Amino acid sequence: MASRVRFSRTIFSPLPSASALIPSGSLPPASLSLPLSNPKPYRRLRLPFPPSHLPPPRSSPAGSASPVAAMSSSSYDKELAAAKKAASLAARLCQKVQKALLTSDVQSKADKSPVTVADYGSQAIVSLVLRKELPSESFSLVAEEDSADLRKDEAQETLKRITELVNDTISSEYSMSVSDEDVLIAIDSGKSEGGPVGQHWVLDPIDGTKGFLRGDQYAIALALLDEGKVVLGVLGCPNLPHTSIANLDRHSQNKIGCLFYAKTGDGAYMQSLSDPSSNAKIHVTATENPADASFFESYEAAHSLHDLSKAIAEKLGVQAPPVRIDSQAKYGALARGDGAIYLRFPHKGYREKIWDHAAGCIVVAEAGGFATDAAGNALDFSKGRYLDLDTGIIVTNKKLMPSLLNAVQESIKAKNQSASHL
Ligand SMILES: Nc1ncnc2c1ncn2[C@@H]1O[C@H](COP(=O)(O)O)[C@@H](OP(=O)(O)O)[C@H]1O
Ligand SMILES: [Mg+2]
Repeated sequence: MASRVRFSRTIFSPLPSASALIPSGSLPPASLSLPLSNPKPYRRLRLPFPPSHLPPPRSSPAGSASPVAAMSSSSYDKELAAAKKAASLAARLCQKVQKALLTSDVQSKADKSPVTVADYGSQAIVSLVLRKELPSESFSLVAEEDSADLRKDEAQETLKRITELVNDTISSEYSMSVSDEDVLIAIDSGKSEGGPVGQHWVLDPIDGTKGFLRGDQYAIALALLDEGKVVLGVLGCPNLPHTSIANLDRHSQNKIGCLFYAKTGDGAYMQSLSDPSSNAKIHVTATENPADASFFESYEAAHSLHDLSKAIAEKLGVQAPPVRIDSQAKYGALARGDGAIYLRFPHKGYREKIWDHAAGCIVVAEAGGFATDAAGNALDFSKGRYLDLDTGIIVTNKKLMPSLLNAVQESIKAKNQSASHL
């Protein structure tokens, strides 16, 4: 029996259930919009977004050694500060929407995954805040959403609602206001292809959209690539309890809302989303014995082969049932030692995107863990928007990795053999 980690129904303020959602494509009645705070006398913001192309990324001098390896510990300080601010504000927007989750917030993308006002709003906020905080940098953003659906006539009410939400959220930090067009341009700044040269921000504005709609876990995941390597990452996890989810019953009244962050060579940290002064260094568990380990996997069976994870856990000698939660909150929870292993085996043919793992990977790595594919290769974020992987992703501490890798490879072999006998 899997242990399903579901927090919001008990410790979240009243939330309409996902089953109350009306069919996609419906538009929000204006009267259902979230209430906005009193507008300030805004200065109109003119953003330096080129609508149809991005400035060329900075590249390193030809022949120079890896810029990442050569960085001092103060490198990326201002980028990390900007990323934390961007993810925190985006999390605030998402929290507002999740609390007031309206049927009309659901749209449908061509791939049928639910996309919400919050996905678009979160992406717009991160893009706007990064540009505002790092104005002199060239800007490249690889992000999940684009504005194509929002530009359609039938989406204009939704777009207005997103713009209102964005303005309402950023007004706590900035005296500026953005227009619908600014929002569309900010969203579309995420069309970069990434790659091995220069710096690229990598964003999943709401990772775990299905969890978000269910009222469960989701994350705002933002990372920075420099010359193909992840150099910093931030994970906003608005519904994750401050203390371990391994002891959920004891802590069910606990506060929620965590911001994980890490920068290369500096360790990993967690702070409360609502109290930035509360930060603490985090570490993966030191568990060496699989019998003491527990493992995370996707809540959605469509995202990961639960049968294969079960076989691997049995082979390894893991006793505990799987902990199923949505999003990169799994990486955050593993980085602070709530569990020791994360197993992800998508169905055949699925291509993992870099924004689903970049921030989580550096948070875990800086906390002393390690993410590889099923063949034991480190994940390569330098190949564009996708990760080219062998079979799946496994994450654990360095002591457990060799035996985990062994159990993974034997279990995959056994699965393939039994499939070939059918
Ligand atoms: N068939 C599939 N197999 C594996 N991952 C999938 C998938 N369909 C969607 N996903 C990815 O799984 C992510 C959620 O991960 P998890 O299962 O850990 O919660 C989704 O992120 P989004 O919710 O941002 O679209 C999406 O990128
Ligand atoms: Mg995602």
